[in-house]
Amino acid sequence: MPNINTGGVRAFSAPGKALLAGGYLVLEPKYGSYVVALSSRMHAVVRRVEAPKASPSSFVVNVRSSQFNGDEWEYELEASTNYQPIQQGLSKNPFIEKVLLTVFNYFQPDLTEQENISIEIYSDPGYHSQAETKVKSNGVKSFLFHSKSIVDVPKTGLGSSAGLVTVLVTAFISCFKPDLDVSSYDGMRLIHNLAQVAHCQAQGKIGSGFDVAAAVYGSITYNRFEPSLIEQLPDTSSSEYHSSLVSLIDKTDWKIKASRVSLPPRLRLIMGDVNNGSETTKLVAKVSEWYKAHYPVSLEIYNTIDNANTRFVDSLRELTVLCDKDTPAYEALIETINDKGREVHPLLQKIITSVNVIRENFRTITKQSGADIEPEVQTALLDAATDLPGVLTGIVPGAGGYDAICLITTDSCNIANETNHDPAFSTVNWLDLSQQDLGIIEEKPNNYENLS
Ligand SMILES: Nc1ncnc2c1ncn2[C@@H]1O[C@H](COP(=O)(O)OP(=O)(O)O)[C@@H](O)[C@H]1O
Ligand SMILES: C[C@@](O)(CCOP(=O)(O)OP(=O)(O)O)CC(=O)O
Repeated sequence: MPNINTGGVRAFSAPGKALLAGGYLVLEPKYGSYVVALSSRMHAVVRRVEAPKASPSSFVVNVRSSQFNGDEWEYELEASTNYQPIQQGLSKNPFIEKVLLTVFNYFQPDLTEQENISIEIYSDPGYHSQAETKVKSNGVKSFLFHSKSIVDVPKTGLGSSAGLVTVLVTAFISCFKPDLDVSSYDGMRLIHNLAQVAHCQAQGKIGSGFDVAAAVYGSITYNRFEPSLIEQLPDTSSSEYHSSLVSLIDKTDWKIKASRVSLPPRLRLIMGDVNNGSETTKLVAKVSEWYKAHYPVSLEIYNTIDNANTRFVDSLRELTVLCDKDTPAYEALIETINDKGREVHPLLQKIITSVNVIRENFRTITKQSGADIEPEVQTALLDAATDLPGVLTGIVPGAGGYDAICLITTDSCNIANETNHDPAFSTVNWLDLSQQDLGIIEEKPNNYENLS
């Protein structure tokens, strides 16, 4: 979509994610994964501010997240210090800082000629706990306003930082490259590469990047880049930083694979929030220890999971093909999910068995590694959920743990009604979310005005 620039103001949004297949394996470039982009989005509205400058060379970026008790971050930047953001005031936000550092070093703008930049962030309800919130709406968009700062509000694990980094990177690119088209291949590639660098720098580690990839490209099958691409960047204060960064962003083949996917028609993704406090880093460390200690059996287990992941993704694709070719047969197949007594179609059986193989092997890793990927409470929840009419299959998303469960259901399944009076589900909070195809999109800035 072309630029929807209203009086110099532009707005963008990027989705949250759930990793349905490929947890842990996706850390290695050779293994594919299946990432679903979610309808919970992070938004940024960016404008130039004509406020008088303290001096011709002073340049200020102000980022507000009013939803979180009026959170606000301000930075001064200078070209002479490689655009190291100087935090004004007490609030720290490493994600905003590293986005500034990365995007400004990439563009090397002449700040004496630039007006200050101001950004307002909005986040959809799915990312955070909804306790103690007030809704503000303008009839087009609604957001929850919290009584606490961002750092004190519990997360649900949909990837708020990847969404934040992606929309912020996009917002700043739009300032220095006004012809940015976020639906173009080149636009997405630039956003993706800059966002991966900034996100890794802010996290102080190089994860697989599937969350940033989904925020940019939407629902995808994804293979990661080699971590060495980012590791080999020189220190950000070095005189070579700009040229190395430009070469990495524009002239290097990252060899990622990101192909758009979509859940088959009439199937939905349901996320159930169970608990907070996932410790992905600790889980990853334990699994990596286990992998080394149990090699080569661990490799066999990974390959078995990978085969099952591929079968899972293939059968979802085959379902979409069947729907296109023979809609009545497809409708009948969907009804067999709603009516658990009926015979299961081989394609559905393929999905169910592949997910069972994935779960079984992650339970083996759970036992041997001490990393609670699918702990017993989650097994009980998933087994109970997959017995319900309308539920095709279910899995612990991402790194697993006690955080959440993910179900694939038919569009007529009302999971909240099904589980309402069942004590087995008393710990589950069903999130109001759906799968989305698109990643980063441009929004109309006036859709964010007059929230009350
Ligand atoms: N709406 C927001 N406004 C400002 N910063 C945010 C927002 N959402 C997330 N962040 C930043 O991202 C951090 C959370 O990132 P992280 O711990 O990686 O969680 P997640 O798994 O949700 O990405 C917050 O502490 C904050 O710095
Ligand atoms: C283990 C992983 O493969 C997947 C983790 O997925 P989550 O969705 O659990 O991630 P966080 O939002 O970072 O906690 C690690 C990775 O791919 O980086």
